[in-house]
Amino acid sequence: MKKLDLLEIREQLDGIDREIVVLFEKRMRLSGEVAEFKIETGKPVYDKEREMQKIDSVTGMVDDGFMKQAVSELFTQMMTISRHYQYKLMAEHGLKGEDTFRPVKTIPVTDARVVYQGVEGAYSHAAALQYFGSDKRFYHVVTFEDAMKEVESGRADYAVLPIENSSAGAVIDNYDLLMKYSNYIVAETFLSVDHALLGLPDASPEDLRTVFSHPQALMQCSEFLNDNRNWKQISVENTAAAAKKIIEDGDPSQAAVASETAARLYGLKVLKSSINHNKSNTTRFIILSNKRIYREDAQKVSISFELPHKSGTLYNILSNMIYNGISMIMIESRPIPGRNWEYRFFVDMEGNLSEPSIQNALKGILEEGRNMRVLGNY
Ligand SMILES: O=C(O)C(=O)C[C@]1(C(=O)O)C=C[C@@H](O)C=C1
Repeated sequence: MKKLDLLEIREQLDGIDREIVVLFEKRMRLSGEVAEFKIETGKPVYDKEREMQKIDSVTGMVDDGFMKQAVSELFTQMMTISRHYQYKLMAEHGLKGEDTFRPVKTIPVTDARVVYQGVEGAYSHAAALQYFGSDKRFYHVVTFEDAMKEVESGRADYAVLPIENSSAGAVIDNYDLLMKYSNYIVAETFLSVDHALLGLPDASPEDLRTVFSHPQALMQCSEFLNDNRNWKQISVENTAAAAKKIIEDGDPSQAAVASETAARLYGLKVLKSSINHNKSNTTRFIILSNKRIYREDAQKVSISFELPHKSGTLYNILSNMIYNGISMIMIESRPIPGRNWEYRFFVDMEGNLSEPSIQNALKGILEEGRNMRVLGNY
């Protein structure tokens, strides 16, 4: 192709693009008029039926398979942008997506009753002490679910639950519990976790046959433990329970993976310090309350939603964040019980519930996804 031809074609493209922009602007103005109608009548922004008809009709105008796909993508994008514009107009009219959370200056902790899972000396206990300080009323329960029940019923003001570890990833059971109970995340605290190998005062590493701990702790120390293949690894409900078991059983062939605090608490010997392979091993704990409150200066919004098992649905939902300039910091998916191959997504994004961009994004996700819940702003 000659240089001159290229310039000519580009000139023609420029002319077409100018026309597209003019038409696009006209289309967006009409979309704004639809928004006014929807504000007056209370109709939702997202009209799935209408969008499907639109895609059918515009793809019907072209013959080629590639062009059908291209036209479908183009109009899906245009209608997505059109919806975001409508959400923006609605927010300006004061129709907010999520306004049932109450902002507070600080999370009230005076006389707080705080529940954690496990026993004294467990990492959850350490996280609770780290966040609340030692002068609060702490108590412990056997399972994470028990802790959720204590908060939902109001017997405890707050629960402290691990949600993510920097080397082993999400604590998935607790994501499922967030769905099952009406508790909200009001804060988080990061605990640096350093595991030790603990045995009876007269134990020595050569005699060890069995190691007990929480499955996450065993995973976090897998490089060290797998170098000692003759040790049987057994999971128990938490690291401090493992330490307690060693002292109660009195068997020098048994060891626990737990904190050095647990060693002091239960009178065990540290056979080896810091056996976790990731030396900056950190666990993120969430603080839960049954009140829908958030700190005025909160910076992270956690939500969950479900999507139909269809191509492009996650892409479209996430566009609610992209078009509102919101940065997503975490995404996890969990199977929906009883609905094979359908998933619930957990997303953390930067922002505060009082910001219009967050309100727009939430309104879009609420309308376009299924069962959206705001889990907290902290
Ligand atoms: O027809 C509507 O109800 C509109 O709001 C317009 C429009 C579009 O841009 O075409 C936008 C959002 C709806 O989901 C469907 C279509």
